[in-house]
Amino acid sequence: MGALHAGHLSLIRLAAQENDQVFVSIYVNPTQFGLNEDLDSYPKTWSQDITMLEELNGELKGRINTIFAPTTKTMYPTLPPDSSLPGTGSFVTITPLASLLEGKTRPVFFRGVATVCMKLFNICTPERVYFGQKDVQQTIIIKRMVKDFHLNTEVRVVGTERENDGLAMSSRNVYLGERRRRVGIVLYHALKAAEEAYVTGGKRTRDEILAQAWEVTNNTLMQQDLLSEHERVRFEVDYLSLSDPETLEEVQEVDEKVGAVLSGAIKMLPLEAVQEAEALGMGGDQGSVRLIDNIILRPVER
Ligand SMILES: Nc1ncnc2c1ncn2[C@@H]1O[C@H](COP(=O)(O)OP(=O)(O)OP(=O)(O)O)[C@@H](O)[C@H]1O
Ligand SMILES: CC(C)(CO)[C@@H](O)C(=O)[O-]
Ligand code: BAL
Repeated sequence: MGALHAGHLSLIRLAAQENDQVFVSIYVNPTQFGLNEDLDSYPKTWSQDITMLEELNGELKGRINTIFAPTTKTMYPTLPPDSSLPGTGSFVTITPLASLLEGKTRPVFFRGVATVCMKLFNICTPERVYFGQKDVQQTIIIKRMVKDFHLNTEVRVVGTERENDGLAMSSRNVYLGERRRRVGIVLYHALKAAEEAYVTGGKRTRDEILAQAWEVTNNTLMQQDLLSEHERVRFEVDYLSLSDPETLEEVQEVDEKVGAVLSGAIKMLPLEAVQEAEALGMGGDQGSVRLIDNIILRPVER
């Protein structure tokens, strides 16, 4: 969707290692944004994106063959894109996967994603498609779509690129000013604490693993509560989940042979009061920002 960062570039780099020609799509797909989401304000950095791609293409010896940046009329030729429910138009729906986790808060999101990816795959007929681990539910849904619709492509998943402190890179991070950016790392810390309970603590039950994550988010919320409104950051935990890697159904106990997906989403709330000369994000930190992240708990080799 453009507003490129190092996460996107890592997808292109792997694609260039594994293929002779790489086709990059840049399209902010309206049908995956709910009616109250940030379609209109979604960051657009077209000329910077092109500069980044040109530089990368030098490094990749010209393997980027095409940048495909279609108009909405091209992508939705018959009816204008519709983000309402039930909505009118031709849609791809993958149930129940699309209504779990992210889908609970964003009910049209995966319908829009599956629909636009089906269109992109049909237009480009790629041998392989590259998706980021950061959007883990998206990778699982696209794999399911490829399997169930017998699409002739291989889905490749590329690890999450992170900032130095561990925050998952995302185009939406530009909405975070310095204060919310600093506290936004809480989600990664929570997931790491839960991962540690599984990997080094040998814990296997949902309660034992997720309790570690909740402790991190609850402690951070309590610390922030002690601060004044000029200093604090408020956030809400949308979910912390321990789920099956294929169905994304919540699990009570991790099957060591299968592993699990630890994932979470938090909503960073608008700043209540801004300090003089405070470094603010795009939109002045006046809107809520949803952050997601995940860690895969790998099966245990015995
Ligand atoms: N930090 C990251 N590491 C690896 N892949 C990523 C990362 N961020 C995004 N991607 C992948 O890049 C592709 C395009 O993503 P998209 O354009 O939505 O960017 P984004 O930064 O995830 O934006 P958003 O903030 O809207 O989630 C997706 O497959 C996504 O999973
Ligand atoms: C897969 C995708 C390109 C569909 O618009 C989008 O959801 C994204 O960038 O993750
Ligand atoms: N990378 C996911 C795109 C979205 O959140 O709309």
